[in-house]
Amino acid sequence: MNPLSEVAMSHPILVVAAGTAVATYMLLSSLLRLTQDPKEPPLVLSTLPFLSPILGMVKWSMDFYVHMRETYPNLSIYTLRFPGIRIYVVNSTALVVEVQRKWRTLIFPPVSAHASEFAMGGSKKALAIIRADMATEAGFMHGFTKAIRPALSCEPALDQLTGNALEVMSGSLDSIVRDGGQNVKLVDWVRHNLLLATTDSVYGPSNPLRDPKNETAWHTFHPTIMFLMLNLVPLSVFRKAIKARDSLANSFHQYHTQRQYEQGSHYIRLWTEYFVSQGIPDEDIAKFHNGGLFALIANTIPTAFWMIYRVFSDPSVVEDCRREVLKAVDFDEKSGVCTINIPCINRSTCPALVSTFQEVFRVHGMANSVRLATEDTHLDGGKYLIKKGGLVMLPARVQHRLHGGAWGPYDVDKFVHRRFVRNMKDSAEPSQSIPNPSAAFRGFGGGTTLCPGRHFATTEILGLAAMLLLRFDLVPVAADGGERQEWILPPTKNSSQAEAMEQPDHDIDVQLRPRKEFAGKKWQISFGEEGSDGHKTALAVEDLSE
Ligand code: HEM
Repeated sequence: MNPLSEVAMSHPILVVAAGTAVATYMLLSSLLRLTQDPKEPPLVLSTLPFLSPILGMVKWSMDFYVHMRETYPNLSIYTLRFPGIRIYVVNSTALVVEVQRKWRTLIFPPVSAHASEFAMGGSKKALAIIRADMATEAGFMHGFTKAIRPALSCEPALDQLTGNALEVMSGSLDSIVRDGGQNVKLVDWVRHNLLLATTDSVYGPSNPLRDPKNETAWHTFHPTIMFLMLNLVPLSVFRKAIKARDSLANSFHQYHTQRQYEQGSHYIRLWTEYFVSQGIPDEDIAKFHNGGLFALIANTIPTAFWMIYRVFSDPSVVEDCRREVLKAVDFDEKSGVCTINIPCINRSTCPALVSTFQEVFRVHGMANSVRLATEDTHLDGGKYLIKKGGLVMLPARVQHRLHGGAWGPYDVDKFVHRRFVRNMKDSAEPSQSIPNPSAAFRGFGGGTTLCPGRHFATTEILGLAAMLLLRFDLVPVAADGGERQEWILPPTKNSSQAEAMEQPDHDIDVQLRPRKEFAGKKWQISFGEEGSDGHKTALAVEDLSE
């Protein structure tokens, strides 16, 4: 008897298992081949049918799509096959633009509806309203962004929204100056202060997030959103987070039914009026406030953190940006009042500051825009077939690391704070050609789902950075507040992929030291003359080409 037969005789279970594995493999390989249309984008990671892409995602996590682009540099789009779903991942910028143009068949609303169901816990009635029409302008989701847009992009509502948030922020800075400085955990400090400033401005005097119980509830619920969206394990696993979510919704229920939003911003009034006008029940409006809160702060907070980190961790960036923001300050000798003119925090007065902000998005942005194909759709002049039911993925990190063209002559793997400066006259560096405005910049997504809150978030974060530059030095310290330390870039590998911005894995200790230059001065914020054009700093190509 040969050795193989001997093993077979002594381990029959092993033989059956191996046979089953081979048969399963052959069956799945054939299934993959037979159900893959030759016109679909090239199939990759098919060694273990339906399993290799999952293993790749687990191994590479948020770097998965960048790794795939580096592995297959010549593919402008490719197919990944998972059990029950295919994902078409776009590498080429031209195809990103085309996918965005085909918004009638490659649609976003199912993604929002999915979040409303699984993460926010919407009722059947509310979900039926949201899902009734997800493809046309008349549908719920398209109507929603249209309804809120005036408050987020037009004057005076937008300036009021940003101005109120910056006033709250300025108040927090005043109290640090009064105390002669403060040692803070920077991530926590940004998280707490930006949450309060943003929500005070949006929700008004009855802001539910002023109650520390609700802030804690948010921080308990928020990290589970991605897992709830995946819907892979029973809800009972997230009992604590669901309890926190529901308790927060209870507070929003009171806010809503007592009509406290009437004292809030124009934005939250439009937001509420829209949900009411569509027949969404009060209990669901309260739940969807949790989703609204996610949109408001989930990305603004880490973006503000990276902006502060990237400005203050490099003395040359501090010097460059501080010189610029000083030009935005009016100082009244008589009253001792310093006024920050927010409309001057723009690309022409503060080019290095705005460029640093844009570079923060390029380097730390990680939006994965997803679209669902509602019918077979062709891309690239019919070259590629996107099958009905497939998902199309537009990963920002892939675009943000493309070599050549979009990002100018600098190394794409480096953070270069002046990368987006158009006029290099003030710079000590040799004049360089600068990146062209490009659809490759996906910090705020693009196309019909371009983030409607981008102007609010941009002005709020640039205003905060300007206030810090003018009033404080930031010095990294040891956890016990002791001796000065080096700035250490926090890793981000635990970032939730539900968010559009990397999140630092750990906090850093920093001392906020009031600057002597403006000791004893009072600070105020100004948006210039009423009726002015208002303040918007354009980053997205859609705004630049307006
Ligand atoms: C730095 C802060 C922010 C970042 C990085 C950010 C990023 C994004 C991105 C990437 C998208 C597109 C999603 C896609 O196409 O798949 C988006 C959509 C959206 N954002 Fe933001 N956002 C920010 C702040 C805000 C704020 C402050 C608000 C609200 C005032 C907001 C409200 C929304 C809404 C409602 C959508 C969905 C648009 C639609 O369904 O068409 N965002 N955001």
